[in-house]
Amino acid sequence: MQYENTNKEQSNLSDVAQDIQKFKKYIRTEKKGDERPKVVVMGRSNVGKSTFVKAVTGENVRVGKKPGVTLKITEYDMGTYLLVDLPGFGYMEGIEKKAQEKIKDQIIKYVEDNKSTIATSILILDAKALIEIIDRWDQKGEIPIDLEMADFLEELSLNPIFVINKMDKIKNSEWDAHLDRVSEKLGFLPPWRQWLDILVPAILRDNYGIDGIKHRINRHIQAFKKLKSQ
Ligand SMILES: Nc1nc2c(ncn2[C@@H]2O[C@H](COP(=O)(O)OP(=O)(O)OP(=O)(O)O)[C@@H](O)[C@H]2O)c(=O)[nH]1
Ligand SMILES: [Mg+2]
Repeated sequence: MQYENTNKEQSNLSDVAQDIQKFKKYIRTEKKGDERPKVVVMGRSNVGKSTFVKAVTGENVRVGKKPGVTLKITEYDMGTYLLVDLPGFGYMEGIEKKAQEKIKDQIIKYVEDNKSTIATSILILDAKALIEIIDRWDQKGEIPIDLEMADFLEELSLNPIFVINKMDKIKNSEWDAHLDRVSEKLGFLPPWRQWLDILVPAILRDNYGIDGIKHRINRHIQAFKKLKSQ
């Protein structure tokens, strides 16, 4: 029996190594000397990060139904800034749990390493799943990864903009109440409309909310440049 266990462990380990290798192979590091401000796009797998990047850049970014589509860090040249599409945190289809943890570590490392050039961060959240996940984790007495990410970005003073995506899953008549709940879960006292600078409801698939996010990004870029030139 001992033999079987060892064997299983070994095969698991090699799966993890392969997943990490796959991820490493794709990583594109920043060009040396490019000091332009960065805007990082973060969020759990499948929340719509690439949908957002695709809409903003007009590039043919791959989006997909399964979590774990984006496995590389890609920087898009937006002229005055670089928009960075990151892999998702948490569950990814076909990727071992240990490899998911490694990917999360790499994302955190990327953000920490680049923190002095990041003008703002976009944290995309799934409007409906967020509340369900938080309630489930609360019962277990644990902090869900979305809130962990929100805290991380705030602690590093990366001026997060929270995009509450997939609002098409919420009935129109319930938008305000739902956004108040999201706001409260994120630690912002409702009503959510007090926080319009940082909370943006969106249906990224239909381009709803994109202009508002772009506007906020530009404001952050201007403020960042002003700060750096002082
Ligand atoms: N219902 C709904 N679906 C959306 C919306 N935005 C994106 N999606 C869908 O969500 C799925 C995931 O989108 P992606 O943009 O690939 O998500 P991602 O966060 O980049 O995912 P990973 O790369 O796997 O981390 C796709 O099927 C999208 O079409 C939205 O506003 N509403
Ligand atoms: Mg993606």
